[in-house]
Amino acid sequence: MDEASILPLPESFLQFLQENGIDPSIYTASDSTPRYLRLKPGGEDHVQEIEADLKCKLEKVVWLPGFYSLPPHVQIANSKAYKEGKLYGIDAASGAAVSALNVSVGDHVLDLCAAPGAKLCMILDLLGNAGSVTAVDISRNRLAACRTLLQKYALGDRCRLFVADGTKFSIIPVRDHSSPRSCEYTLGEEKNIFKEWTSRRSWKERKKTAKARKLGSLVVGEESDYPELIFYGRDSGVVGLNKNEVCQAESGSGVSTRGYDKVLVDAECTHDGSIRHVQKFERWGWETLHQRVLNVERSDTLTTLQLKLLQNGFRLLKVGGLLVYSTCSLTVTQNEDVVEWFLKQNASAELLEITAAGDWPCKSGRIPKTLRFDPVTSKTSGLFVAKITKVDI
Ligand SMILES: C[S@@+](CC[C@H](N)C(=O)[O-])C[C@H]1O[C@@H](n2cnc3c(N)ncnc32)[C@H](O)[C@@H]1O
Repeated sequence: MDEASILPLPESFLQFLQENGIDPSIYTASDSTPRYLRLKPGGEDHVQEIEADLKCKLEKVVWLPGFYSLPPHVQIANSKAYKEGKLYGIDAASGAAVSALNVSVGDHVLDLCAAPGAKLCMILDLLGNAGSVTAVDISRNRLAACRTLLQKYALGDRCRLFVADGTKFSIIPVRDHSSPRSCEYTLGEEKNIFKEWTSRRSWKERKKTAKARKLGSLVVGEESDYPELIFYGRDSGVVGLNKNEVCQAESGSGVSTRGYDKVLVDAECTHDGSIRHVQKFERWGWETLHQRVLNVERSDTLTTLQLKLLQNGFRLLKVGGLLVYSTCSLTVTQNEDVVEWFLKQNASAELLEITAAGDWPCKSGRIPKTLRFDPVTSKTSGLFVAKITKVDI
């Protein structure tokens, strides 16, 4: 084994790995795990040009359409193709999780933990010219970065971004307003109607927004922690509607028909499966790793959060829809245990086989039908994936 590629992991982290049945050798693969990128549709015709730009060969990932691998040291951020929004960096395991969702043209998709947005970009790419994506994240800053990403890749037309707590989010998709009614409203209504979104706000509007945020009332409902819409695209179903129409909440049985077709719950986790994330602790200090990953109290809180996110994502799924639960942790507690608890509590939830996975370089999880990617087996970042449907009972 190449000594240079072994991270100097602290004893407490090694113990954490042992307790969670994670093979420490995955952290020796940092120099042999490639980077991955996805080309925007149409980009495959320009592979040679992009190779010249990146000064490296792109290897097609045969098991995942649109994906290419490249040596781990190549930085894509300085390339012309990246700056022009022709490609984006996304790990192949993340691509597999999105693939498992079977996004089709016209779907209404909910991405419940969306930022910083690599999976969101791929979902929007797959969505095509119909349907919508509602992306939620509790972190305003991270979701604002997501908005920048959507604008850079010109992918935001069918997307709306809400700063909200995914464990409580209740807004269902706008299904019935294919054409904006911008000409229909009466004068009194006009000021409550969403016009086309623009980042250029007048000074007066910005002042009003800042004041409202301070008072917790930019928001569409009465509670101060109510979802805040920070971006919506032209075809996201928002333009021409009023706040009540956009923010229709659903808590009853209506969700079974009016809920989302697809839901991604890429839950907050300890990120221990991501070598690049763990590598950052060399710079940040291993004490930070202790606080963020090894702290038992935080792990308990995290599993509760993961279960609540999964519960709420599932609640907003329509009958017959598909939900993917994923984390970039490789611990059983944050993955199989969460899925098992959830299945026990939800008679209408059924774990599904991920049929495409026949060709994927991954292992089965500890419960059948779930999948685990790791740097050694898959040459990707670590990721757990489970696919669930809602049946009518
Ligand atoms: C693993 S990251 C998601 C990565 C993202 N799906 C992507 O592909 O780029 C988890 C995200 O969950 C968000 N988060 C944490 N708690 C949340 C909550 N209660 N509701 C919604 N989002 C939450 C974090 O801010 C973080 O951005």
